[in-house]
Amino acid sequence: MNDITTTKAEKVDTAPDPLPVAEVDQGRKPKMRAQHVNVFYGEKQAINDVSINIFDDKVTAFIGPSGCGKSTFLRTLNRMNDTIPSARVTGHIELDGEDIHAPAMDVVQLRARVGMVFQKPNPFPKSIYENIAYGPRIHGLTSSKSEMDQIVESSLRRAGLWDEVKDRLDESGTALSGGQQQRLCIARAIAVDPEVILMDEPCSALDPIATAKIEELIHELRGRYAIAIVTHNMQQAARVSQRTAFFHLGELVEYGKTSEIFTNPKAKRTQDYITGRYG
Ligand SMILES: Nc1ncnc2c1ncn2[C@@H]1O[C@H](COP(=O)(O)OP(=O)(O)OP(=O)(O)O)[C@@H](O)[C@H]1O
Repeated sequence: MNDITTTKAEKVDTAPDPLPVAEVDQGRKPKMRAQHVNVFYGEKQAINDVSINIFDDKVTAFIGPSGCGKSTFLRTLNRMNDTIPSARVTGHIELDGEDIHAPAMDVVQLRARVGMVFQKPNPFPKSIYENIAYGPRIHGLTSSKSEMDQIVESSLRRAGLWDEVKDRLDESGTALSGGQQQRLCIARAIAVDPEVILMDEPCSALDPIATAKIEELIHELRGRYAIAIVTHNMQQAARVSQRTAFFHLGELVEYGKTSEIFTNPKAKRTQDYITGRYG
């Protein structure tokens, strides 16, 4: 767990150019690389020239005040903004060196490789089993019922839900508690064998106990997947992430090791935000 401590009082007034990689990650091969990304909703620009690299075995938190563009930017990473008619994205984004906007990129495949978990748990109105089996089936990942059973079990185990649901796989996913539903949605994302998991405020609809379980799960999943999480909650960012990106007014102001962002931020805007002066 990282501590949030008060930062130094005096900071330079202007933000430095944010580095696309935290200094400590220089030279590492990123899982995802975003370069000069802009997002517009109609005429309005919501993301302004954001460059950032995201790494395997790290949780990267996107923080910043409401409306700063955290969710919009997260959605660029698996082209979810394509589903919003007024949204237009420019710039370059790669997954393992592949351009995610290339004509040859299959967007359904991309969204399996870069899975997403939303703010409000959104299980399908189907059985717990079917919630998990649906993705592997449409992606042709299994050829037999026993293989599918294995995927369902291993996904639920990895999401920390198996013991709670193994005797009621035929019950509706929507009958679970909110926290269980969110872990079901994480299991559903895991079932198609993703490389990156995007989480958009995954705990904001959950109580503290369910939130603690999801945070624990994020810790366990990080060894296997690159994870990017949007959160309003700075304590949560400090607890779950190793890298933090601070957004303000559509810009990436600062990106670095979580411990440094929270204890010794370089930009005054970051300092003002983490000390609660706005947001
Ligand atoms: N579908 C949309 N159509 C038009 N404008 C949008 C849409 N989604 C977001 N915006 C605008 O884009 C800007 C960034 O919004 P976004 O939701 O990405 O910010 P955020 O930092 O995630 O905010 P919050 O923490 O409140 O969820 C805001 O001004 C918002 O009003």
